[in-house]
This record gives sequence, C-alpha cells and structure tokens, in this order.
Amino acid sequence: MEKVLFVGAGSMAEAIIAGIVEQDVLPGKQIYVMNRSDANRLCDLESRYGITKVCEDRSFMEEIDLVVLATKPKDIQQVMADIHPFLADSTAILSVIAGTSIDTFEQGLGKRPIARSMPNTSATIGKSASGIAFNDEVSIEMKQSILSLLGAIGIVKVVEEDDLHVVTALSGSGPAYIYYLVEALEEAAVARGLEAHDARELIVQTLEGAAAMLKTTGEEPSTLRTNVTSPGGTTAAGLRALEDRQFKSVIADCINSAEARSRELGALT
Ligand SMILES: NC(=O)C1=CN([C@@H]2O[C@H](COP(=O)(O)OP(=O)(O)OC[C@H]3O[C@@H](n4cnc5c(N)ncnc54)[C@H](O)[C@@H]3O)[C@@H](O)[C@H]2O)C=CC1
Ligand SMILES: O=C(O)[C@@H]1CCC=N1
Repeated sequence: MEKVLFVGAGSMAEAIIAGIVEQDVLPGKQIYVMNRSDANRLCDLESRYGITKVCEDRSFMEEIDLVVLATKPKDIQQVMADIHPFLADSTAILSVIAGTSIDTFEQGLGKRPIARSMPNTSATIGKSASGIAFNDEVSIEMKQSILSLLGAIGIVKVVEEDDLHVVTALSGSGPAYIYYLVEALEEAAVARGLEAHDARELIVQTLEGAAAMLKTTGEEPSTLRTNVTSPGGTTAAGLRALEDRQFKSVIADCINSAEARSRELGALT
C-alpha cells in the first residue's frame, strides 16, 4: 500500500496519522488528507506529520490505494457522493466511522474492497484497541496491508461485522469511560484533602499497574481483585459501596446504551 487518503481531519484521523507516522508505516507525504473546511487544520497536520494536504484538486485520487473515511456518520453520504466519481475500481476503503455498515459503503461507493473498523484515540501513542470486519472483495494481500496499518497503531481483532457495534461501545468509546473514572477518583481524593497533582499521579500509576498486572500475570481480574481485598479491610468496604450502587448494572447500562446508539447511527446513514 503506497498512497492513503484520509477524508476527515478530526481527532480520530489525527490519532491514526500520528500512529502511522510515529511507527514509520508510511512516510507522511504518502498520506493525503482532505477536510470539509478549516484550511488551518490541514496546514497544522502538514507541519506536524508532513502529510500532503488536499484542497479542490481531485485528479490525484485515481492513484490512491486506500481511502480512510474518518468523518462523522451524518456526513458520509455527502463524502461518498464527493469522492466516488474519482476513485479507481481497485481503491479500497477503510472506515473508522461508528455505526455505518459495509452495505451502506457498497451502495455509495460501489462493490469494492471495504473494511469497517473501530479504533480508539490511543492510536496516537500506538495503543489503540481496534476491531475490524471486511467484505468479500478484500484480497488476502489487502487484508494483510490493512491489518498491518491498524496493527501499527495498536492491537486489532477481526470480528463479525455486527459485533462492531459492541466493540464501538467497549473499546471505541472505552477511553472516555476510563478518563471519567479518573475524574471521579480525583474529585473524591481532592474532596478528602489530597493535592490534585498527587492524586492524579497516584491514580494514573494505579491504572497502569493494574493493566500491567492483568497483562503480565495472565490472572483473572477477579483473582487479582481478591488478592487486594483483605477480609474486613478497606478494599472490601470500598467494593461494598460500589455493589450497593449496582456498579455492574451501571456499567452494563453504559455498554448497552453506547451499542444501541451505534446501531441508531448506522440506521441513520
Ligand atoms: N473520537 C473518537 O474517539 C473515535 C471516533 N471514531 C469515529 O471517527 C469518526 C470521526 O470522529 P472524530 O474524529 O472524533 O470527529 P471530528 O468531528 O473531530 O472530525 C470529523 C472531520 O470530518 C470533516 N468532514 C466533515 N464532512 C466532510 C466532508 N464532506 N469532506 C471532508 N471532510 C469532512 C470535518 O471537517 C471534521 O474535521 C466518527 O465517525 C467517529 O464515529 C471512531 C473511533 C473513536
Ligand atoms: O462517540 C462516538 O460516537 C465515537 C465512536 C467511538 C468513540 N467516539
């Protein structure tokens, strides 16, 4: 894969571009980026990542190997109408758009190789947790190229297309839940008298340590939780407060609501 065009230059596109450039998967100049408006945004990306910015000219498009669609779902019909006439038949599509189905892309862009994925913003530092599904037009070689592109920005799981809705709810939106947890922990700690700076460092290290324990020990989270929980101790008291407030049911509501919204967004496009 030599030339990749990003349509949409928002936070997700930047996270992936940053990951690709940082991991040296493609030189910046082979990454073309177009946006609806905001020329300053394209200049900014050009100066930071060395990408090639695209304005009115569409003649370069027939040389593009892969188009990454990174607009909001509501803009996709307009995007497809804009780019379809200029794409070569062999150009593949990689969507990162929440909800929108492969079927919708096939209707708007014709039967061609299409991958629908769901990365997350930790792509910026090569730590995305992405899901992906392919249509039947994607060759083995193209699949490998796309998987290595996404692999450069983190881990990738190939899933059934329908499961991308729950992947979106879990790991696409997931970083926001973790940041919200950090906010809540910090507010509680500050309310109990800790300096915000100290609280933040303690929380982030606790998250990092817990994630590393899960990865390196291979233990079940419930076992690791039990190891922390002394009978009659502080952790048991804290966990009891979470259970009293139906913590697991709140989290299930969170995932179910996000999944339902992904399906809704898909139906709207
Ligand atoms: N932000 C996140 O954490 C994640 C977002 N996504 C998906 O990525 C997509 C983009 O999300 P964000 O980057 O957060 O949104 P964003 O609003 O930051 O970026 C969207 C960009 O698309 C551009 N755009 C709109 N219409 C266009 C058109 N016709 N032609 C060219 N460019 C156009 C806008 O100018 C904007 O820069 C969404 O579909 C979202 O579901 C997926 C995974 C994670
Ligand atoms: O909130 C959203 O709709 C997008 C999809 C996953 C993360 N951000």
